[in-house]
Amino acid sequence: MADVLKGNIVANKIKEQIKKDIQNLKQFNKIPRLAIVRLGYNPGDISYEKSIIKNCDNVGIESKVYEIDENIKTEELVELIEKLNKDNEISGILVFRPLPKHIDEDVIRNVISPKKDVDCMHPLNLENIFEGKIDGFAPCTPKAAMEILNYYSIPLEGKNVVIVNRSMVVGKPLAMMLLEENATVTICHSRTKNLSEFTKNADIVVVALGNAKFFDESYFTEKSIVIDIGVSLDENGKLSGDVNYDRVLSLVDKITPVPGGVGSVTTSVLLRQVVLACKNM
Ligand SMILES: Nc1nc(=O)c2c([nH]1)NC[C@@H]1CN(c3ccc(C(=O)N[C@@H](CCC(=O)O)C(=O)O)cc3)C=[N+]21
Repeated sequence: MADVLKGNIVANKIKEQIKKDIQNLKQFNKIPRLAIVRLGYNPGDISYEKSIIKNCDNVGIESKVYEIDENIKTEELVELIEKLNKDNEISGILVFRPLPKHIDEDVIRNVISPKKDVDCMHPLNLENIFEGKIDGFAPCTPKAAMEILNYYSIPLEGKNVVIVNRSMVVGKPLAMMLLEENATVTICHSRTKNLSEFTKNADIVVVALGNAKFFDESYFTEKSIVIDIGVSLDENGKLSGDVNYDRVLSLVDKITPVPGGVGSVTTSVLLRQVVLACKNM
């Protein structure tokens, strides 16, 4: 039976520190505030949003959701973000991604103020991640995966890590963070041939496809450490990871569950970065 790497414990530890930091900020009359920009009703976005609102209330961060029609033009979204940039009441801005296809994400990335960029989408902040600098904002999801590996003392130096995701939100920044810890990193994606040969030969497999229960036991061995970043709905409308958890649990060495795994830590990492943004205002 695999060890289950629960995210809740890791998230709680981060939240305790956040509460202390928020108490300190009060002395300077500073309250952290997060603006969440959501276009449409993507299940991953909704799930994340619920978790963010609940946890913000819990630690003392104010949050406000800007629910926007998904047919909005790029220029109109730019206007909204510029307004939020100027608003001194707002410490951090989170724009859910991926954005609808007609929106030019490259324009949006460049508009968001680097000082309020709590999910690290601006090129200036991302560059720090690619340079191996760790003091500023990081993309919350890959940072959460790193927090879990660190909390459970999983060695990374010289280990073979296979990531199945090549996005700028997950795969690419995660690869940079793992390289910083001296792991050997392979990024796989939809065109990779013989995917299971890569995953079976890895010490650690990180998956983020958004394809419920895609990875069954044929992708792993009894030595596999599996980090499941996928969030989607299964055939019964239940929140599910990319891994067929029930079938894989008895085979692998360690695994993160969904829900209760990386997602819960992602939320805490985001809140920590909202507090950081507030401190730096
Ligand atoms: N710019 C951007 N950055 C993201 O990091 C990002 C995004 N856009 N768009 C959507 C996806 C999805 N995502 C989740 C994070 C946490 C939970 C989470 O906390 N889930 C809880 C369960 C909550 C529930 O029960 O619904 C858990 O896994 O335990 C879910 C989903 C971040 N994403």
